[in-house]
Amino acid sequence: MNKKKLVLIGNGMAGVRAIEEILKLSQDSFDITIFGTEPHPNYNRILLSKVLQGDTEVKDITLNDLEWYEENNITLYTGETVTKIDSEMKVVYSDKEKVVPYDELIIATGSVPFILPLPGADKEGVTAFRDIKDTDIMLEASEKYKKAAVIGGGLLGLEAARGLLNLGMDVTVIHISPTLMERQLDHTAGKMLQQELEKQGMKFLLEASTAEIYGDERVEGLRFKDGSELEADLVVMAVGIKPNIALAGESGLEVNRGIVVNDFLQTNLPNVYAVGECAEHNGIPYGLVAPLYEQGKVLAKHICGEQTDGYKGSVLSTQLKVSGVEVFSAGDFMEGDDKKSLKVFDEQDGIYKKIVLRGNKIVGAVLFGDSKEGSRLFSMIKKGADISDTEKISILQPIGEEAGESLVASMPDDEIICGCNGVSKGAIVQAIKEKGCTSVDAIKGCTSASRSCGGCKPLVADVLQYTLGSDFDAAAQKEAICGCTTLSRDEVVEEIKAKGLTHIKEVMNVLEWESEGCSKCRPALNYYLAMVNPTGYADERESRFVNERMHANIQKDGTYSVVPRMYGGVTNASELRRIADVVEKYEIPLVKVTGGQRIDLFGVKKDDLPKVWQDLDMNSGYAYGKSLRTVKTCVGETFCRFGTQDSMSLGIRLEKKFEGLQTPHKVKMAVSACPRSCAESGFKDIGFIGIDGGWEIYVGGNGGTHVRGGDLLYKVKTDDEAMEITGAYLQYYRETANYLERTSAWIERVGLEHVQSVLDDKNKRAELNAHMDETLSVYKDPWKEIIEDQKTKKELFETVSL
Ligand SMILES: Cc1cc2nc3c(=O)[nH]c(=O)nc-3n(C[C@H](O)[C@H](O)[C@H](O)COP(=O)(O)OP(=O)(O)OC[C@H]3O[C@@H](n4cnc5c(N)ncnc54)[C@H](O)[C@@H]3O)c2cc1C
Ligand SMILES: NC(=O)c1ccc[n+]([C@@H]2O[C@H](COP(=O)([O-])OP(=O)(O)OC[C@H]3O[C@@H](n4cnc5c(N)ncnc54)[C@H](O)[C@@H]3O)[C@@H](O)[C@H]2O)c1
Ligand code: SF4
Ligand code: FES
Repeated sequence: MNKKKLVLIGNGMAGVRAIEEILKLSQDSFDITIFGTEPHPNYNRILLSKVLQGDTEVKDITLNDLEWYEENNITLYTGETVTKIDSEMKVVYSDKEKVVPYDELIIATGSVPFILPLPGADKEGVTAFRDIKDTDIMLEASEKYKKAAVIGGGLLGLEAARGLLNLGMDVTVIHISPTLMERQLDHTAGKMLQQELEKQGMKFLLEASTAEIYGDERVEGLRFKDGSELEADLVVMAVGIKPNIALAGESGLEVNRGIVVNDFLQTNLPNVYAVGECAEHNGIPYGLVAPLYEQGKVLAKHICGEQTDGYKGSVLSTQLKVSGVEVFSAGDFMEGDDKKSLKVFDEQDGIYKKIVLRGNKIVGAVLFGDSKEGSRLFSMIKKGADISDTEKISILQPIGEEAGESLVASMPDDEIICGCNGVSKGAIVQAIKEKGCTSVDAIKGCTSASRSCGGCKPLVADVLQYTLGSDFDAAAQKEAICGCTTLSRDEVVEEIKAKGLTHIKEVMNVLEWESEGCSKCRPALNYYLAMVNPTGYADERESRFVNERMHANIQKDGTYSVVPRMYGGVTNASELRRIADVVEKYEIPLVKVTGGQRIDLFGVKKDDLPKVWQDLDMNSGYAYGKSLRTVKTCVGETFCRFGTQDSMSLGIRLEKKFEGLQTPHKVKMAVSACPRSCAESGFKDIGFIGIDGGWEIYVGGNGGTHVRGGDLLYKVKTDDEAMEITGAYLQYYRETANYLERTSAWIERVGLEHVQSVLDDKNKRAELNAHMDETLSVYKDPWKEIIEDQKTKKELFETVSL
């Protein structure tokens, strides 16, 4: 069969999704060529917010990798822009002088961010937030600079601002309206959102109009129309987007705000379609993926000659992707003459829910503080559900399982459950029936549903409930350790034990990983394997994060920091002398005392690391590791007149025993000899406070991003008891926590009482301590190991000059 030539301009989310839909319908009808200006295969733009917020990495957001293009015989030109369409000759021209003929052409050029035409908008440090390049600019700026200004308090601006806060920047959002996200939220929800974000540390300038961006080459600040100023080293413009129509306009297509298309996504020119943000349907260019995926489906059917009713426009719903804030908005969310609202406002718990009714039909909703019902309300809005038989207020209550199930039952198979990823009910049911998925996270692994904003999770759970019936146990909902598998942490650990798995590749093969592993699962597996088999497992260095591979913390200029172990924060003249000699000999630019009571040497060159360690002749302080970091101590009874216990002695004993212990996340301890707690024992993973006749042991404290006071675990009389409880507690944490779960999160998840009930059992405590001792028996100081291992030293630390 003679294949038709199909060209796609724009290798983004909408265009490639349309191609996927076409391939589903007809694998062999087209010779496909795709042009994309960006130098990457198709990736999930939505997840850039999560990349900036530190929840995922760029390499994990690819939607279609290069193999996918190859497998489907697609010719892909990345980093190449189509500059002209000749619709007479039916060819496209690229900026790299390619001329490619087409029988069918799809334009999916997306949008361009709107850049305010301000004086200074072209200065270094001013960026949009649209693609990987912009994300990299922000990530890099956050390493060097402190003050960020985000212009625009819409979805994009707030997600960018949250990311920059996570990166340690001081962030001010400049917004033109009196309330945030005014395109999605009413006044009440907008104000509640502002308050919540202010609590998270975000600052706001509302009703502020920027007049100028000042600075030399790089931005130094913003000047407003009222003459006031704000200092900024980074400015992010997030003031909306414009459909990218330049190419289409120049090539004779009918354009308005977007490229004008009909219900079949056809433009005014024959065999030329437009889909995605660049297209305008019935006067609307859409800016969210759900409608773009709906368009892609229709386009595919039409181009493949299948029957379709055409695209009829979309009702929109949005969910802000900022952790700790639940905001949902859908449909027509403002009251008006013919629209009345129903509201619930719980000031105490910060929850606000509103539905907007036109007659007996729900046409819109806004949820703040609790958005669990969002996807169900959205489904009702899309259907125009009649609520005359329902007690109105009950619509705002969490609906029970039965209601959820019956809603799902009434959905056709092709109804989209996850708008962000375009996953239908049918695809989820198929994953449950054919791939054995039994949890929301397993479905995420199989279908990508719930992978982006997460708003569809409750509906995915309802589909599970409906499909599995009595086999569905909501309590057994589990989280897959990453997108490469559907297995949870507990299942993986059980399989490692039951099948005697010994290395990462074997785990992946036997447990049928869907890929070669990712930055999330590889370090986790490395930890679980060592935890299960401490004496037999050979650490896979390449699966560790860079700092753990190098046994030093990499700094933003590429040098390293070195922290030698100082047990209990106690040192002596000989150690200090060696440190001083090393600082001089290796010209170390900064020496700093850390919060953990030790000395940090900053600016050490990679090649010098082994030599520095050798000259120091001290053990590694593991300041880089998921392991015991420090045991901070107060001076205690030896010197302090309030002290009732010997804090330094217990601290040194603890640090010597648990030195180098690998744990799911870092562990910090402190020992204070009286309740004044000078070593801040209440905010450590394990903290000891001296009392008359013994010690109080506090656990689960944290002084970092999520501050948490420790819970009293036990009171003990002697140092030996304190050591025994600590060993058992730490081992139980090691055996049951998820990799990268701090003790503060773990104790909240499993419950203090549960941990106490485990440790109350003397035999269990002895068993845990025996496992702990086995683990500690194989510990060797990594610095000393590397100094003696010429091969590793050469591979890791010698810079090869070319
Ligand atoms: C940070 C961020 C977070 C977001 N979060 C959400 C969310 O939570 N939910 C949601 O629904 N939506 C979200 N969006 C919006 C969503 O990403 C877009 O609606 C979607 O990506 C649009 O898809 P598209 O294919 O139309 O355009 P794009 O994904 O922009 O793809 C267009 C591609 O075409 C390329 N191109 C343009 N012109 C040419 C040419 N002449 N030749 C070759 N290539 C060309 C562009 O470089 C681009 O790669 C978010 C957007 C951003 C930036
Ligand atoms: N979670 C999500 O669904 C999500 C996340 C990010 C982006 N997006 C999409 O990406 C696109 C871009 O997002 P966006 O937030 O830039 O667009 P937007 O149009 O939704 O919001 C832009 C905001 O900037 C404000 N603004 C306009 N001019 C301004 C000025 N001079 N000074 C200060 N503020 C000004 C507007 O009042 C508006 O609230 C949208 O289509 C959006 O839907 C969606
Ligand atoms: S915690 Fe108590 S014993 Fe320790 S230094 Fe402070 S006051 Fe003294
Ligand atoms: S709707 Fe956003 S992840 Fe499913």
